[in-house]
This record gives sequence, structure tokens and C-alpha cells, in this order.
Amino acid sequence: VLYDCVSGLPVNSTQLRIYEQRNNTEICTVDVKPCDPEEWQRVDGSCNNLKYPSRGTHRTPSSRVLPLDFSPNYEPRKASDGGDLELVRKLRTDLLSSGKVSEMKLTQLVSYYLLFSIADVVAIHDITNYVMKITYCCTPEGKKDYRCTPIKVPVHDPVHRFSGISCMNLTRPQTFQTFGCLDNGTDFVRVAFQTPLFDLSNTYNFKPGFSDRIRTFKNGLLKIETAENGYLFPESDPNSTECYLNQRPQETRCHKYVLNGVLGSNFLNIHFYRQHNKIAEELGKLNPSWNDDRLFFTARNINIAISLQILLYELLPIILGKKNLIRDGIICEDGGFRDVYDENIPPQMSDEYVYVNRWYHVIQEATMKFYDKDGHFVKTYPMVNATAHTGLFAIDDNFVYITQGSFRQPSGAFDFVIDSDMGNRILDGAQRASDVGSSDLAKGRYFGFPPYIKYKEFCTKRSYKEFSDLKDSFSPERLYRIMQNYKSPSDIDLMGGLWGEKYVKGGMVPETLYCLVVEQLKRTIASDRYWFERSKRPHAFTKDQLKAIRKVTIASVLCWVGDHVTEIQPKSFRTISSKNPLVKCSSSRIGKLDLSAWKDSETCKQ
Ligand code: HEM
Repeated sequence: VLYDCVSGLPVNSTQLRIYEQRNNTEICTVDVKPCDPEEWQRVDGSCNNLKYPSRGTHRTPSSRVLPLDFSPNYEPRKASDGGDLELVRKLRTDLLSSGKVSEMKLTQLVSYYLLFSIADVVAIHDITNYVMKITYCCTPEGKKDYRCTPIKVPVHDPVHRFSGISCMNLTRPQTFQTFGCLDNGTDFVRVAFQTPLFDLSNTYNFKPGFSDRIRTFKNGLLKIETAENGYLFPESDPNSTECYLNQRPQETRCHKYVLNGVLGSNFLNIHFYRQHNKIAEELGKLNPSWNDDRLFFTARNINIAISLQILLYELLPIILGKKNLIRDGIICEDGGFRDVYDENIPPQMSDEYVYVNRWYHVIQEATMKFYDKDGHFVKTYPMVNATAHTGLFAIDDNFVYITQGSFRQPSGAFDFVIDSDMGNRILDGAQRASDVGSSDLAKGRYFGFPPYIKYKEFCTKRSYKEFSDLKDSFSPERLYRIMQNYKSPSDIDLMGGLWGEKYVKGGMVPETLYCLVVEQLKRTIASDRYWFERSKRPHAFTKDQLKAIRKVTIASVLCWVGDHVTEIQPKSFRTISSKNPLVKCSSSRIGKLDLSAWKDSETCKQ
């Protein structure tokens, strides 16, 4: 059945005719094969919700926590005095300092994993749009193009008053209107290309039919290719233009069907890809009678569960606060099953959830330290040069170096200091100058987010009319800085507020970020029919199987499928210390995935 992506209902003949005339049926509709309530979790996300089978596929519209707030014609809202809000680059350079501060207790893996998990639910289409397609927004041609929203650099900019750069290229977010699935003038709905489920969209490829291209259809395995340095990863496409920072001729590798974006997510995606095959191989040995499909889907089921176990139970407690997450029902303490599924909540990601994750740009340490397999420092490498640069992984021992660095190097601090590379040349080479923080502020306006205080009100149920009402949530200095840049509390941008806000008690992130993340995670847990902790879902884990998943940590993954990882600290999101020393991968302190719980009892009897 052909479903309308926007409404989530079977497309009617009138609408279909309109799409056909506009030649956009392919992008505005999704074909869903009839659902079987007992089947495996589909790779394309369909049939997750049996009432609305297309909800959960890619191009499921995002949801909103608060209603849209735009000026007429979906232009950014105005300031309370009717004028324009302050320039985003001015705000960015005033509200965030730039330079380097390290978080000595956490490793680079923290930012890599956060990025990996958010890349599961949001695509990089808006970035490629202005980096590869509409590159002229700062020229006279750009002035005439509605899609262009370049960032104006103030004359007294601390960096660019010396460089002469007065404008940075940027485009509007792409919506269902952009693709003609909704008429112009209707409410803004952002297009999301990934599935709105934590289901390893980039490992298995979320586009309908694409997972078939990466499957071998033998023994549940995914295709692999061996590069010269012995590094295994999915098929390469030497003609792809996606890896535009590959330094040719020596760097040619570009993934054909999986992600080629920002380093951290590419890096972990490759590990979860490899891990799928390791799981499938072991399952095959334990259960020789299982066919390809059963091996593939069981391995995927386990792989997804591991990714969520690490996110929810290992990483988020460190940064959001374990007690907070238990109190708010995001993690359960006893390690058992839980079932809060509600079929009336469709699987969707809120624009706000995806957006507040951009706050983690401030924690990104952008000077990567490379270490060899024995842990000796080799060199530094600028991380912003590694975006869309998959070829880098395949030459020299770079992948080994990056792997070792991921758990040896401290992360950037959780503060209001942004790494200079993130703030000035995030898209190295692809654009003359680019500042991710300014883009983050600008996009918030083009997404039509209401001011920060509306979210604050949503989260605390209190009202914020005067700056003084915010004094409990900002230090006097941060509030002063905000007041220097915004005339009224109702002018403060959502990201502007997050950049100054105090952190949630027991955690390391701004209070409102915490609140919006929890809002999403609660809905995700309740809306995903295949949530790994459900005991009644199709192909649910047994008690022993769930127990086995609970033992896996990010250290287990790196030990199992990382290149030349022979020792690691057990808590690898935390830096090496006397309490968290490097130990051999064979140590009992490193959890191992024990797949014996999946051994079929029938196979035993044979
Ligand atoms: C060197 C590391 C990183 C680079 C080069 C990078 C680069 C970028 C760029 C260029 C954008 C697009 C900005 C725009 O046009 O609006 C972006 C968006 C984003 N980034 Fe990062 N980023 C990095 C690290 C991170 C980390 C650690 C996170 C943590 C979750 C993160 C989360 C996001 C999110 C959620 C978006 C918004 C995506 C969207 O809504 O389209 N990034 N990043």
C-alpha cells in the first residue's frame, strides 16, 4: 500500500494525481508491504506501528514539542520590539568563548557516541544542500534565491575583521514544502531522511530495499571488503562525490551504502557494522540449522539492543545523571524487562530533540590525537578535516590511530567554550569560513522555535517575564552576558539560552536540554513496538538474553571488533585512571557478549 508520508495514511487518488503531476510521488509517498504483527523489525522502519504502518519509515515527519513561532511567510520571528533579532554570529562570539578546555574525566568517545546516536535519526541533507549544491548564497545570485539564508559577519567580528570575510554560506532547512509534498504557505514540516527510531539506520541503511544491497544473503552476513591496510568495511564507490574531502589520488575510499559524514559517527558505524557480522557468525556456529534470514534479523536485533544499552545505561547516566534518569523513567534499575508501549504514540522524533543535541558542539575537542596500537602518541590531526573524508580511514594506520585516540584522549569540556575549529572552519576546505555555532542559532530561527523562555516554561511550569526570573538558572555572569545581547527574555534564542543555562542537578548538561531529551526518550520508549526491553514484542529476548545484553559496554565493542585493541579501560567513556586502568581485553573487567543464551534448545536435542 502506498502511504502519504505527511499524513501517514494511504494516499488517496486525488493526492496521488497531484504528486504524479509534480513528479514527486517517490519522495512524498512510501510503499509499505502488508504488516505481519509477528514479523522481525523491518530495516525500513515500516510496520513498527500497526495502526499507522508508515510511521517509523524514513520521511516520517518530525513532531514539535511547542507550536511554531515564525514571522509571516515562515521568516524568523522578530524581537519583542518589532526589530530583527541580533546577528547570530555576534551572539555566537559573545555567548561562547573560543579556544580549548578539556574535560579530563571523559574521553573523545563521548562525543563520538552522542553523534553516532543522533545520526541514527537525522540525516545530513541540509548540510550537503549548502556545501555541495547551493554554494553561492554570499554572491549577488544568492540574494535572489529564496533558499539562501547566509550568515552575516559583523564588521567588528573578533576573527573576520582580519580575514575580510563578511558572509558565510547557509541555506534554509528542507521541508515537505521544499519537495512539493505540502503546498507552500502550509505549516513548516521538516523532512527527516533517517527513520525516527534508534535502529542503527546508518549501519543497515534505512532506505527501502537498500539493506538488500549490503546483505550477502548467506549466513546472515553483511558484505565486507578488505582495504589495503587490512581494514574491513562496506563496499567502496570510487566515483562517489560524497567524500569531497578525500585527498586524491591516494584516498579513494567512500562508502557506497552507509554513512560518510562526520568522523565520530562514521567511526562507530563501522564498528557496529563489523559487530553485526561477528554476532551472525557466532550465532551460526551455535545454531547451524538457522537460515540466513533468522541469523540476519537476530544479529540485528542484538546489535540494536547493544547500541541502546550503551547509550541509555552507560553514556547518558554519566552526562544526564543516573538518578535523574531513573526518576524520570528513562532507565530501569533492576535490569529486567519493562513495557510501556502505547500504540497511540507514533514513532517520531521532535525537532527540538534533534536540535538540542547540537549543544554538544561545545564539547567537541577538534584536535584529534592519534596513538599507535601500543598507545604511543603519533601525531595530531584536525577533526574538521575528517568530515566527508572516508578515504582517510583506509590509508596508513589511521583507523588504528583514531581507535586508540578515541579512548585515550580527553573530550572537550562541557562548558561555554567552543573549539576554534568548530567555530571558524568546521567545514574545512568545503567552505571558506564556517561556524557551526552560528549555524545552530540561525537554524533554530528557521525551524521556527519559540524563544528559550517558552521551553523553560514548558519544563518548569513557571513563568519567566523578566531577566530576574532567570536568576536561579544562570550564574550572574552568564545572565549578564545574555542581557548584553538580548533586550528582553522573550528574545532569547533556544540555543542562546542553553549556552548560558546552569546544568541539571547531578548531570553535566543544561536543564532545558535535559528536559527536552527526556521528553523525547520517554516517547521513544513508549512508541517503539520493538523496544529491546519489551518482553512481549515479536522475537523478544528471553531473560537470559537480556541479561547478556546488559553486560556489554563500549569497551566490549572496541575489544571485540576494534582494530588492534588489546587493552582498554573498562569504563571507556571515562579517561584512564588508577580506578579505571587499562586492562587486557581478556580481563573479567571487560564485559563480553555471551551468545550462548541464543543457543536453540531444539538444536541441542539434535
Ligand atoms: C568535529 C565534529 C563535528 C562536526 C565537524 C560537526 C559538523 C556539523 C555541521 C556542519 C552541522 C550543520 C550545521 C547547520 O548547517 O545547521 C552539524 C549539525 C549537527 N550536529 Fe554536528 N558536528 C560535529 C560534532 C557533533 C557532535 C559531537 C554532535 C553531538 C550530538 C553533533 C550533533 C549535531 C546535530 C544534532 C546537528 C543538526 C543536524 C540537523 O538537524 O540537520 N555534532 N554538525
